[in-house]
Amino acid sequence: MANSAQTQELVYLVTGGCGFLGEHVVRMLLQREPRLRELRIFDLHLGPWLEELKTGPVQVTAIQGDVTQAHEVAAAVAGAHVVIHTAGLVDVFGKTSPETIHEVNVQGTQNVIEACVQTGTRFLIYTSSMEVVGPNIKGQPFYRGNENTPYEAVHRHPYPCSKALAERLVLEANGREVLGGLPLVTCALRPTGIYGEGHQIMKDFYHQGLRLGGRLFRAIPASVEHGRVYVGNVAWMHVLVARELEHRAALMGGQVYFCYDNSPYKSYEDFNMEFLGPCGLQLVGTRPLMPYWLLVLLAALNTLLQWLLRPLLLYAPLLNPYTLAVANTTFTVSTDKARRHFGYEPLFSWEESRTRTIRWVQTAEGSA
Ligand SMILES: NC(=O)C1=CN([C@@H]2O[C@H](COP(=O)(O)OP(=O)(O)OC[C@H]3O[C@@H](n4cnc5c(N)ncnc54)[C@H](O)[C@@H]3O)[C@@H](O)[C@H]2O)C=CC1
Ligand SMILES: C[C@@H](CO)CCC[C@@H](C)[C@H]1CC[C@H]2[C@@H]3[C@H](O)CC4=CC(=O)CC[C@]4(C)[C@H]3CC[C@]12C
Repeated sequence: MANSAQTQELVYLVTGGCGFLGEHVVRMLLQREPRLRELRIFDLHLGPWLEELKTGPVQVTAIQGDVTQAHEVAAAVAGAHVVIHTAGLVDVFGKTSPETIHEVNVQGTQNVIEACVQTGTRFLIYTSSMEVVGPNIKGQPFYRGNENTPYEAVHRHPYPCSKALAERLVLEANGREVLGGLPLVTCALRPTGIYGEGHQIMKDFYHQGLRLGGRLFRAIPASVEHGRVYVGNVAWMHVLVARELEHRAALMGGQVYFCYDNSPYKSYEDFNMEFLGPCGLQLVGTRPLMPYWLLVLLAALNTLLQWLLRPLLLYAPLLNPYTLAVANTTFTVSTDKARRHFGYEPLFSWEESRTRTIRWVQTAEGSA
């Protein structure tokens, strides 16, 4: 890769490149990876915004494809130097079956690994998730932990289960011989809850607040800390890892890194108010307005309703036993592993991340 670096010969593939995170990774690569010759964007659904990228100096190749189809993945990977695998089914609301989640997140990742091995691609970066660790089914807190903090990572929900399995596959594949005889170098990034421009759930909360006359009602105690990270910094960490993986293969290969920045430690709802407050919403209550047992009951009721209504319609509200447990369990990271291993520093300060997100919510309001 050293020679090609000087002659701008690198070919990158971003799977899920049209998703919330994927779009930021794509744009970040075009801005911050001068050695790029071709950027391939592989996604089930291609966005119209890709067209505007095709006029720049880097060849942008949009590939409509499905990670569950091994031959489509292999065709996209062939000839790429680096694969950034962000594609996945992010469903914690019961919209898709557990089998489909497994197929996309686990089998899809296996297909990406096999494609690298078969075609000779040496560098694979996987977007994992903090959910791989927790919160676990026991609701045990993880307070400002790092990659070595002991924690019982036990899950039942299909999403964290699938991410954990896929992460393991990626890490175990480190060192496998790829076509041409060289070893595959892999690593996994575990973002905390991502926010920023394009974050659909933030938009949903905003519209819910508008419908409720500019108010949201506190359901989670302010003392519960939920880890969050700005999407631009998540994208930046992916770009840095991709850049450094070859030169620091012995150190970084087979490693996991929490993906974090300087966003403040707050509850999920208080954190959202950092953006929704300046957009005119108010969070009512200094303490939860409902007793926790009632929330648990409502969450269980939602699960029952989802099951009953399934033959007629898809009922997938934000509140269910899993989302309640995640929102109501302290899970925050405090680590410098990424800084020590590959010099990561957040590209966007908290103030800039906040300003950009507020601006986006305000413009999203206009387009809603
Ligand atoms: N949103 C969050 O807070 C967090 C997300 N992550 C991970 O980051 C990655 C990206 O997540 P988001 O951008 O939030 O989700 P997203 O749903 O916005 O993006 C996922 C992309 O993958 C594509 N995709 C889904 N199934 C596919 C398939 N079968 N073949 C090809 N492409 C397919 C989708 O079309 C979409 O463009 C995921 O792997 C997710 O697990 C990790 C931590 C936090
Ligand atoms: C109880 C409700 C009262 O207002 C709030 C419910 C909010 C939930 C929908 C979200 C709370 C925490 C979120 C998850 C978290 O940020 C970690 C995640 C990581 C991922 O890899 C995927 C998304 C998610 C599971 C995220 C999903 C939405 C929440 C559960």
